[in-house]
Amino acid sequence: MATTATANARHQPRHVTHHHHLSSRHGAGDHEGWAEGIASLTEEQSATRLLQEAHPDAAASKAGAQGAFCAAGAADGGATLGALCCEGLTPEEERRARVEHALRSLEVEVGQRGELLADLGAPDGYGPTDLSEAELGELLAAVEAHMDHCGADVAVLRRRKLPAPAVGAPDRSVADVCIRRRVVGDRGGAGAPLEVRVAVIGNVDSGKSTMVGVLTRSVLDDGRGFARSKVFKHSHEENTGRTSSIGQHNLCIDSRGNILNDASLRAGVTTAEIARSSKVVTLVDLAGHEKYFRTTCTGLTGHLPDYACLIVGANAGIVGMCKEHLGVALALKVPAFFVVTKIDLAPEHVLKHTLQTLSGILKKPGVRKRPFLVRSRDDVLTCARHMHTDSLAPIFLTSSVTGQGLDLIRLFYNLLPQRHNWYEKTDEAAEFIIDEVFGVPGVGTVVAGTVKRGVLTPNSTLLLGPDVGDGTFKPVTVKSVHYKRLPVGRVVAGQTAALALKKVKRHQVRKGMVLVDERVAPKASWEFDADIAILTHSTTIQPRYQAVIHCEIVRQAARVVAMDRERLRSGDRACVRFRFLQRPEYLVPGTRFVFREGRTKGIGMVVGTEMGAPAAAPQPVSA
Ligand SMILES: Nc1nc2c(ncn2[C@@H]2O[C@H](COP(=O)(O)OP(=O)(O)OP(=O)(O)O)[C@@H](O)[C@H]2O)c(=O)[nH]1
Repeated sequence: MATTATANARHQPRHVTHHHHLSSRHGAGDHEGWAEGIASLTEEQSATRLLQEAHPDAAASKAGAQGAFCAAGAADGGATLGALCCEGLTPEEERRARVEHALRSLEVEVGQRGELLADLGAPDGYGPTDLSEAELGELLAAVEAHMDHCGADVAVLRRRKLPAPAVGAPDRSVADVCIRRRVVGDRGGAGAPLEVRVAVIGNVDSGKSTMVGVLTRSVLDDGRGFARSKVFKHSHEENTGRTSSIGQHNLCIDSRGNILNDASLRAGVTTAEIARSSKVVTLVDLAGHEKYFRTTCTGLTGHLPDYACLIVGANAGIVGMCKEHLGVALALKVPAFFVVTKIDLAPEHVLKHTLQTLSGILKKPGVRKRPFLVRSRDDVLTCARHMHTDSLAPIFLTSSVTGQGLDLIRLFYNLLPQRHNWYEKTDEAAEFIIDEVFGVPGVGTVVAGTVKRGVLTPNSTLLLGPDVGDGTFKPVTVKSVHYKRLPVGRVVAGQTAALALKKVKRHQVRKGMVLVDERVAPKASWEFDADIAILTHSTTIQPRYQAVIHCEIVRQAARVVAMDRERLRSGDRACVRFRFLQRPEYLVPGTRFVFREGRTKGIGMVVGTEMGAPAAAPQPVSA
């Protein structure tokens, strides 16, 4: 113990003295009870109750929550444009002012985000309220004309009536619309499609690759692996029927919400379809088998998904790695939705049991999600609007063989907004995280990854590092930029890209390196301090404990060299200092990560690095 104490003293994390628990300041307190919630499945609840609960009162809370969404939207618009003051105006002047304000707000927001789900005519929405059907028609026409002028299309998702404000007064008409920017000629301009990334997770054989194949190839499955054979990357995957790598597949959607994927095309899309899309949903197909859990973790952390889609086989239920995958998504705060598939195979009582179990898990204290069975287009709209809040858990019922439920899933993908306000990051110094490296004959070294901040253009000069050998960052110039295999003039925060680099050898680059703006003055760190929580484990954790850290694209073993308590057990939280075993890495404080070692799993958040410290070889902790 004495030696541990000495080691602790030597490597005392900076904030250990005043930080004895994982503080909610870092949001880690949210995970309280998580392990317990996922581990015990005793809560009994009938599927019928789930349906009833999800629906009737969902209507009430739906309305409330929608109000909140619209209020936020309107507030955004208001904040951008300034509040609308109608004092002293005649009713007609006020109506015109409100229409004008709505048009400007929509223009700004669609310009920033690329698309917007909006309520027209609702109290917390856009435009004047208390509209008759004819007045709503006029408002819609004005919005369509204005947005058309701005280069965007308006799809009316539904028209509905709000109850009259007073007895005898007429009903008020409201429309839900999706406004999306059209493609513009120059793909590198503001018209580059917006991208939403969805990590597809779930147990082995639950039907993940099949669902991805069915959606992106626009085919139905035969129940014997037809659809998945279209998305496998390696021949051994074809032979075993198991996904082992991370496959990315594109669902291309135009400005009016039409899906452009075509069964006659091998990959479902070619660059021509991508060039015609206003929005691309990237489905990241991850392996379900336990053996590939680290690849799955990399997919969930390194590919910066907006959402996770957890696929559950209706017959098999919540088995195997399903809870583990959900746990990682929850830990990383990636909002999840659920697809219970193969419903063609499941007898009613089995399906009910699967739904009961799933809803039981979702309602556990550590998970705290509201299960919501999606049965109609209206439900899809409600869910798409509230996914970013990360409290609603939509559940879809599908069959990749009969096609049941796929229309709702397609509509959901069409409406699913980006989770992050990426446009707020385009002015920041550029950062690109590399998840794949290729040597392309005639082109040279090409790195693929995600733009985390800023804008990248051909001829930008950035720092590449940490170097494989000495952990330093070296300037490199970007030769060309591709977005989904299309050459483009620029890529912005939130998009994936492939960059050809000038005068860089293939062996000088590895996954986990970054390209950053030199103004950031990046430094690699051997050690970092983190707030961590243990989710599941069989042993206690103490100094010298080793685990593999998955932090965005970084994946490396690290050892605990100091902690603010002597040992950690399941559910405990602590502040620790990790030291990488092989090389220093570039980590940004505030980033969430997962770590695992055998069956032990934990989550954490980087709170500090030793930026600036020389990259020296790691010193073993004295035993
Ligand atoms: N009857 C029926 N069979 C399905 C359905 N979805 C998938 N299958 C079949 O289930 C089997 C497993 O599907 P996969 O898509 O390979 O499962 P997976 O989850 O991707 O598995 P891993 O990639 O190994 O993690 C295949 O034979 C599919 O044809 C469905 O909705 N109905």
